[in-house]
Amino acid sequence: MDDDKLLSGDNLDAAEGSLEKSLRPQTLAQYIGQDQVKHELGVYIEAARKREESLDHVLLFGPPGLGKTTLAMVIANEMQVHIRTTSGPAIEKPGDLVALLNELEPGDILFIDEIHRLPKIVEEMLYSAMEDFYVDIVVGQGPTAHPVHFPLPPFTLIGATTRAGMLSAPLRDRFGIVEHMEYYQVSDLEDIVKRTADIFTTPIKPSGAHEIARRSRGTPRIANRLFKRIRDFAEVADQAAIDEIIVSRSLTYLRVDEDGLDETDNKLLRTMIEYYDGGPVGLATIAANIGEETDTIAEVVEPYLLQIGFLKRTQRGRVVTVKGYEHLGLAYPEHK
Ligand SMILES: Nc1ncnc2c1ncn2[C@@H]1O[C@H](COP(=O)(O)OP(=O)(O)OP(=O)(O)O)[C@@H](O)[C@H]1O
Ligand SMILES: [Mg+2]
Repeated sequence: MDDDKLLSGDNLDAAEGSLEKSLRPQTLAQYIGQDQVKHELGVYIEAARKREESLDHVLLFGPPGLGKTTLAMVIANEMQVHIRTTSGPAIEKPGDLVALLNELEPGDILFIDEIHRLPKIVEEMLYSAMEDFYVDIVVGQGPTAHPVHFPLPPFTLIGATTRAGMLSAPLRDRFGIVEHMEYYQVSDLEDIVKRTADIFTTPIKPSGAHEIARRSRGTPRIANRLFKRIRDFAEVADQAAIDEIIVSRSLTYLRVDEDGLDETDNKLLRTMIEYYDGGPVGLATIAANIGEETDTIAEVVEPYLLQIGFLKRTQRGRVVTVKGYEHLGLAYPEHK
């Protein structure tokens, strides 16, 4: 009976969960890539610690899966303070924010993911909290209602967002430290894959790590996800170590192409070419045509295609480039 229990899905999931946690680097030194961001943060953290002050508020910009949440936790660890994590849509009303702020000790970090999705009324309350460490709240109802000045301990707000343009100027201006996260270089992703393989105690050849890295859309989360699936394929095939060949074979099953693009990426390019002569065409039109949310296209799909030069942004909309046509094995139209 006990053996059965040990092997039940729940327990396996729990074991996976703790491995998952150990995938997150704990210190800046363990955090791979993003050298510019790491260097700057290292300086600000050291300075704040020397002065025994809280770190200035930090805003992290960048596409999903690049390690913003991980970095926020690393910062907390390096500052040796507690971190409370939440997200914009989870804070529905001012009272929710006050409850979170109320639990902070001096120097603590409040991490708000998807900060561009905070309700306006909550965002406005954050202004005084960030700038002067107080909030004004209204206590009581009707004729007995009165404002109460509620002082806060000095704290650090870390905000993360995938949409630079969606943040209001007053909020953006209150962050002393603004960091842009870039897609990772292949060499950095190779190191991330090797580290992950190490944690999972799975042998991997350099050629295997390179091939996963090259086809992960510059994104650690994707690299880790692909690694886990490929590890399954290798295990079933009784393959001792993950190499380039098993990676290629697995990625064919997973419908990840030679350049690391998935079905949505390719569908987008193909639709733009077949129905709109390669553009220019607007985001919303593309989204409607391929049955995706406009937000997903803007935050996940398009940024990488722009980065690798398959798409170009123009005044009148998005355009597929020569490289984009070539990727699909199509000739670039002469009239363009
Ligand atoms: N620099 C890094 N070194 C090693 N592993 C990393 C690094 N950055 C991210 N990872 C791994 O990638 C995964 C995704 O990271 P994380 O959840 O921090 O991304 P995110 O930017 O917060 O994404 P989202 O915007 O979707 O919330 C995690 O499993 C983490 O372990
Ligand atoms: Mg995150």
